[in-house]
Amino acid sequence: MTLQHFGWFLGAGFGVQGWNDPSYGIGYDWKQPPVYQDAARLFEASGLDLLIIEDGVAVPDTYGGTAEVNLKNARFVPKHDPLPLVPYLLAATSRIGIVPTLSASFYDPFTAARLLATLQHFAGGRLGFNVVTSGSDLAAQNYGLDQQVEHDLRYDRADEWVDVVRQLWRSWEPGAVLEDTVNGVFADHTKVHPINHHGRFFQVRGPLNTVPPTEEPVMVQAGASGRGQDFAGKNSDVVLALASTPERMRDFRESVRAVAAAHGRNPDDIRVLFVVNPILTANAEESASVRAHRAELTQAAIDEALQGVSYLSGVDFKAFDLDEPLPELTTNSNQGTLDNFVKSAPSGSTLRDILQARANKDGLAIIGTGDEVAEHLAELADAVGGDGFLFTGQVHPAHVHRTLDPLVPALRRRGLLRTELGRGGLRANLRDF
Ligand SMILES: Cc1cc2nc3c(=O)[nH]c(=O)nc-3n(C[C@H](O)[C@H](O)[C@H](O)COP(=O)(O)O)c2cc1C
Repeated sequence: MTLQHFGWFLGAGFGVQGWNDPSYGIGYDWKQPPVYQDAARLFEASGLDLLIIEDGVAVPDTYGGTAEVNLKNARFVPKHDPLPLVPYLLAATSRIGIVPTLSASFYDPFTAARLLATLQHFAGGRLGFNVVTSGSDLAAQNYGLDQQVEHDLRYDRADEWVDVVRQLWRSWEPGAVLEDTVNGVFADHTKVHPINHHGRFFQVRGPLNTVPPTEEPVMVQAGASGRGQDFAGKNSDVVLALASTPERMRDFRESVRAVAAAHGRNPDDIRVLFVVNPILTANAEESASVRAHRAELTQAAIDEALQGVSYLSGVDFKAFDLDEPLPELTTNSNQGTLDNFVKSAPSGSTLRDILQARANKDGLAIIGTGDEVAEHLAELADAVGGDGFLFTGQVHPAHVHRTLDPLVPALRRRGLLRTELGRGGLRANLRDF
C-alpha cells in the first residue's frame, strides 16, 4: 500500500462551526482562534500535511432571491477573513502546512505578494495559498463591479496575477541581503530589481518592498472546467478536486497532469487531492441509520443542497420545478461545479432525480467505522493511483475527534498515512513521497 497525502479542507471557512449540532456542547466560539488552533494541533499530530481554509466574499441570496436559507442555517455566512487567522495557526503548530484562500480577482498582486511573503517568513516554509477567481456576481458587486468578469477571462487575468506575484517574489536575487555590519551594507542594491510589468491586466513596477522568503508559498488551486484545469495545471503545486467515482478521479488527475506536461512542467511535481467526507460510526447499525437519514429527500435537505449549488453556480435552482426535466444550463460562475451537479443523473433528468441520485450515492460521504472508512480509502487510493485526499468537515473538536480518533490508527495500520510530518516545510512534506 502506498502512502497518501492527507489534509483537511475547512469548507465552512473561518466561519460558524457546527453551531446547532447538539453533540457539540458549549464553550467554543467560532469567532475566536482557539477552536481552529485546537483542530490544527490535532491535524498535525495526525500526520495531515495541510489545513486549507475556504473563503468567499458575499452573503448569498441566489436561492430564491433571498438570503433567508443561508442566514437561517448559517450557510456560507457568517465568515471571517482567513488571513488574520494564519499567524494564530502557525503559532499553535510547527510542521503542518497552513493554506488560506485568497481571490486573484479581488487582491491586487502587489498586496498579495507582500502579504504572503510576510506570512511565509512567519511560517518558516509552511505557508500555502489557495487561489480562487471568485465566480459570484454577488462577490464582484462588493468590489465595484456590476457583475463578475467572464469565466475564461477571469482565468486569463489570474494567470497574469500569479505571474506578477511570482515576479515580485523573485525581484530580490538570492544573496541580495548581506547584513554586513562590518561595512555597513544591509542589501546589495544591484541585486534588487524593479519588475516593470506592463501586462494586459496589471501594471506593477516592483521590486517587492520586503525580503522575499527563500521558499515560495505552495500554490493550491481547484479549477475544474477546461480553462480552470489549464490554470491549475500550469501554475499549481496542489490541485483540489471533487469527483464522485474512482474513474472520474483518475481521469481528472490524468487531465491535470497532461496540462502540466503541456506547459513544460514535471507532472510529478503536482499533488492532486480529492475531497472526501468521512462519517464515522460505531457499528453497522449506526451506518445504516445514517445512510437512511441522508437518503431522505426532506424539504430541508432539498433547500440545503440547492442553496449550495445556487450560490456556487450563480443559477437560482428555486426557479425550477422539481419534477420537470432540468433545461440545459451554463454559467459564468463556477462552471465545473454546475457541471458536476447536473451530471449526477442522466441527461433529461428532473431536479428531484438529480437530488435523489446524489442523496443515494451520498456524494463524497464515506460512512462506516474507522476500519471500514480506511479500507474504502485504501481501495480508492488503489483505483485512482493518485496522491491523496482531503477530509472535509467542521473543525469543532467534537467532530475532529469523532473523525480522526478511529480513522488515523486504521489508516496507519494499512500503511496509508504517515506517522510523522517532516520539519522542512509544506513543499518538502508534499514531496516526501
Ligand atoms: C475542493 C474545492 C475547494 C474550493 N474552494 C474555494 C474557495 O475557498 N473559494 C472559492 O471562491 N472557490 C472555491 N472553489 C471553487 C474553485 O476555485 C473553482 O471555481 C470551481 O472548482 C469551479 O471550477 P471552474 O472555475 O474551473 O469552473 C473550490 C472548489 C473545490 C473543488
